[in-house]
Formats: sequence, C-alpha cells, structure tokens
Amino acid sequence: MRRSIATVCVSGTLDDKLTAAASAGFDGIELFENDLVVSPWSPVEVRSRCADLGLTIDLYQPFRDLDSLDDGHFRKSLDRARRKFDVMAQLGVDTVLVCSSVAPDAVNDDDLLAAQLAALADRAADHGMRIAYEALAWGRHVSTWDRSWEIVRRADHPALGLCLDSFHVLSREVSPDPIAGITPGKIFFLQLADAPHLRMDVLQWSRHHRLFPGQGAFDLPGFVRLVLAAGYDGPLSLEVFNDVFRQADPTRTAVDAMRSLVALEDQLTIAGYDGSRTALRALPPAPDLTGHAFTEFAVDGRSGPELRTALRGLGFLHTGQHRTKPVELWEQHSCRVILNSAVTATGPAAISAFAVTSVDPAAALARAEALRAPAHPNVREPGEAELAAITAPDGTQVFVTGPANPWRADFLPTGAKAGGWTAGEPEADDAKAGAGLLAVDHLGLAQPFDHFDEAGLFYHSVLGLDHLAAEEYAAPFGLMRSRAVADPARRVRVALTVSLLRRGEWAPAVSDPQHVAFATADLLATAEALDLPALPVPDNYYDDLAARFALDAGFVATLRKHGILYDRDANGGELLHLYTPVIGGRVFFEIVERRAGYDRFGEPNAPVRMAAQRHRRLTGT
Ligand SMILES: O=C(O)c1ccc(O)c(O)c1
Ligand SMILES: [Mg+2]
Repeated sequence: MRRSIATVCVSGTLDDKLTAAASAGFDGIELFENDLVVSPWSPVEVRSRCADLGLTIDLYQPFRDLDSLDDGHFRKSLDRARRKFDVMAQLGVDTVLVCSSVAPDAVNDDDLLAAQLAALADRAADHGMRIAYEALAWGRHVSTWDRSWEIVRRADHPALGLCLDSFHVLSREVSPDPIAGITPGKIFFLQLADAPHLRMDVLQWSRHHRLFPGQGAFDLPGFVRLVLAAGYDGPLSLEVFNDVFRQADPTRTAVDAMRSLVALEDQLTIAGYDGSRTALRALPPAPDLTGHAFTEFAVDGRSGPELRTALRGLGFLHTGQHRTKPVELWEQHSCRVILNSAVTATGPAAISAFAVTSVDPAAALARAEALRAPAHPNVREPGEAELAAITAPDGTQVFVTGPANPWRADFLPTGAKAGGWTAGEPEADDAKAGAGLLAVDHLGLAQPFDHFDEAGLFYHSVLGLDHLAAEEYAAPFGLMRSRAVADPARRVRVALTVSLLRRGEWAPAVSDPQHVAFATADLLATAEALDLPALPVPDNYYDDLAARFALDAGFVATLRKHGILYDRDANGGELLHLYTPVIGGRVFFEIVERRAGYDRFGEPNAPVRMAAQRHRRLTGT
C-alpha cells in the first residue's frame, strides 16, 4: 500500500520535513496548514518541491469548527473553505480533513450537521475536491467514529467521506468492529497512530503521547484490518503528535516511522489478510534466535585492566586473542565477552556490540534491511569470518551469527583453558571451570532519551523480540522507565531503560550504566566461588525484604551475607541476583538465578542497586 506521513510527525521546517519523508521512502504526505503558513514557499513551489522529491500531497489539514448553530458563522466557514480550496488547487491536493467542531456553537443535531457538511461538500465538488470528516475524540458533540459515520451517511454526498484516525477510534470505549461494515468507498482517509495506555485527558494524550505503530499499546493491525475490510485502498498515513519526535532529527524519525509501517504491513500479511487487492508487502520472517553469542566492550587503557580483573573474578578465562586486532575473547561456558581496544570512538554505548545466534543469519539481515536497518560489513581482514552488523538506535552494533559461532575462528587460542580448547570449536570445554556462569541471561541497555521508543520498535521488528511488560520506578537520579524485549523461548533478552525526563543537570553523566547479566543455576554456590566483591547492599534492604515477602530469617541472612537481592512474582517465581560495582566508569555485571519461571528483571531492586553504586563511587565502600 502507499505510505504517507503527516508533516506534524517530524521536526523542522517544511523543507526539512519533506526531505526527511522522501529520504525514508514515503510516497506522500499530509500537509499540515501550519507547516505551509510558516514556509517561504508558495503553494505552487511546495507542489513542485514535493514532485521533485517523488512525494504526493495526499491530504490538507485541518479545517476546524466548520459547523455552527449561528447561520452567519457557518456562512463565514464556507467562505473560509473556499479560500482553502484555492490553496489546495495550487498545492495539487484534492482532499481536506475537516475535524469535528470543539466550539461552543457546534451543531448537535445530526440532520443539521449532515446538511452543513453536505453544503460544504457541494462547494468542494465544484472545485473537484473532497471532504474527509474526522471525529476528534474531544469533539464537542461528535467525538466517536460511529457518530461521524452516522452524519456522513445521512449527508449522503459523493464528495463527503470519513477520515478514520486510529487514535481517536481506539482511545474511546466505542467498539471499532462495525468499521468493517462501512459502505465501500466512504472511508476517504486513514490516519495511523499508536499510543501507550494512559489515564489522562484525551486531548493531552493525543497531542503529546502518540507513537508510531508498534511502539504503544493499541492493536493497530486489528484496526487496519477492519478498515481494509471496508474496502479502503488509500494510503496508510501516519499522524503522530509526540513531544520527543517533534524535536528529534527528522531524518531519523522518518526512518523510524517508515519502519513502523513496514512492520505493520507485514503483521497484516501474517494475520492472513488477503492483501492481493491492496498489495500488502511481507517481510522475511523474524529470525529464530538461539541465544546470545557474545557481548563486546570497547575498552581503553583505564577500563581494560578493570574489566579484565572483574572477568577473572567472575571465573572467566582469556581464551582467545584476535588474529589481527587488539581484541580479546573471554569465556565461561556459553558466556562470551570480547574486549576490544581497537574501537577508539566508542560513542554513547558502553557495550559497543553484541551478537545473537540464529540458524539463518542471512534471512535476519535481509529482514533488517527491509526494515530500513541495513547491515554493513564489519571491518575485517582477508580470511576472517563474515560478520555483518546492524546499528541499533543507540549506536550499538548488533551482529547475527550462526549457532556454531564461526567468528571464533578469528581468535587464536591462548591455551588458557583446561581441556585444550581449539579455535572454532563450537563449545569450549570449560563448563567445569569458573563460577558456574552458564550463558547470558539478558543485556541491560540504558537508552538515550530521544531514542527509547525507536529502540523498542527496532528490537521488536528487526529481531522479532516480543515486548514484555513495561515498568516505571523512582530511582536516585529521577524516574526511570524500563521495557524489556525477549524471544518466545527466552534465549535472548534485552532490558531497555530510560529516564522519564531528559537527564537533569545534577544527575551524573552516566546515571544508569549498561550491563550484562549472566545466568547461573545456583547463585549461592556461584557467590561462594566468585573472586570479586559483590556490590554491598544496605541492611535496610534486607529488613524490608523480610517484611515484604515474609521470608525465612536464615534465608535472608544468606542473601545478606552475599549481597544477593531477591524478587518474587505473583505466580511464586523467584529471582535471586547480585550485582558488581560499576567497572571502568560505564558498565557493571549482574548474575541471576531464575526459579520457577520468574520472567522479569528484578525491577524493584534497580533503585537499590543504583543507590549502592553511587554510594560505592563516592565512598569506595
Ligand atoms: O489535535 C488536533 O487538533 C488534531 C488535528 C487534526 C487531526 O487529524 C487530529 O487527529 C488531531
Ligand atoms: Mg487525525
């Protein structure tokens, strides 16, 4: 289907917006009147600029407060509309969005309202134009899609149809299901926006918190399916009012927007919708991920030694040395950490790269490319393993490799391992060594404020990871939001976090470092085997814990002794976990033992950890 984006979705001047939309591959735009009003270009110039960029103008909007109980006022509205038709003719756009009135004099009588809209539609038809009527969720009298349809139906005018906006429909109680029965041809335009579930004034919700499809909580595929069932074959057009996107780099936002539509179309094809008429495009399937392959840290002369000491203390061995680069491989069972001294500009990411395994890495990269996240070859020497990286929104490089980890052949064995590990061997014989760390349980990646929602959509669509429940909690340097993504078998988990507000000036530059969490089957035994101090946890925590969960005093004493934190879910699943202090200024490690299907991340303990890490940084204890 054709893909469009409203100019209100992205930041900048009209020029910036059009350039961004075109470079992301959109076919058309919804032109917001404000963007035209502030532009130095005449409507004819806007039209030719769009044509040069390969963009059509699919909708002009919004026309507000048309109808009126005051006849004089209504006639003024018609006059105002005539002027807009002239502008639209110069722009080369034939459809104008008329939203339901919010004015005190708005009409509440369906027949009168239908008559006024029909009068407008008559004039539009004279200009070869059409009216798309949209119920704003906060319209004075018309605030639901079914009422707007009733009025359009009554008006029964060929130049009058509906504009359906997923936000206005799904933010209200009224069921969207009967949309499938709307007369074919009467849905003139479809606007798409997702949003998180929020209990707040619907106008504020709409104007500040809309998101691109797949980033919020609405069932967009279900909604679009209803609209397609009603015969709609116009563009899928994004209309997202979002405070962050409004001030972010428009080129990036437009790519994020395009990714959301590509993924949405794919979901419609997966759901079995017969897309033949509307030419829905499917993606290569999401990769079947089999685990974390490695996590790479960019290190320098200061953080490198600190990380090596910590890894040794965690029971890792330096097993491999890269053939051509200053890059070390450290391993313990299926946990693999790479220390890379060759990456000089590390950017904002503490973890510079991570790799996941898949039986079909090539298909995973093809899917990423279709989702506008193209893989680029890693800098490599002749004879080295093929390893292409996708760049995540925070700059982290994401590799997808085969389950046999062919990249390991790039490392020469150091001989450090009991049992004689050889390069390229699928599974190192080191399970007996170490502290019982078995595999990566999850990565904790604090995200830049402007890219949190983008990151969620990236991991969900590109790697096919499902969103787990989001959490919010109060932490020492401000409110935090966390959202985890994981594959269905829980072999790959990534916990994304962000500050609820942009970082305060008082907060440390790295207010939430990144981390790798390793899994153990027995955290008490692992804690005994560690040769590095766990992060000290305050006594108050254990007193509170004992009270909250009515835990056995002996068990709490054991947790306290090792600095182990605890959480329990509603089904009796338990998490035991411990943290290291911050290492090298930007990262730390966690060790987790999940019991009885615990599927979360111990979020209630994150503020305890953050306070303890700060205390440790300031006092050294
Ligand atoms: O917030 C608004 O006023 C507004 C305007 C036009 C739209 O299409 C819409 O969905 C909302
Ligand atoms: Mg709208």
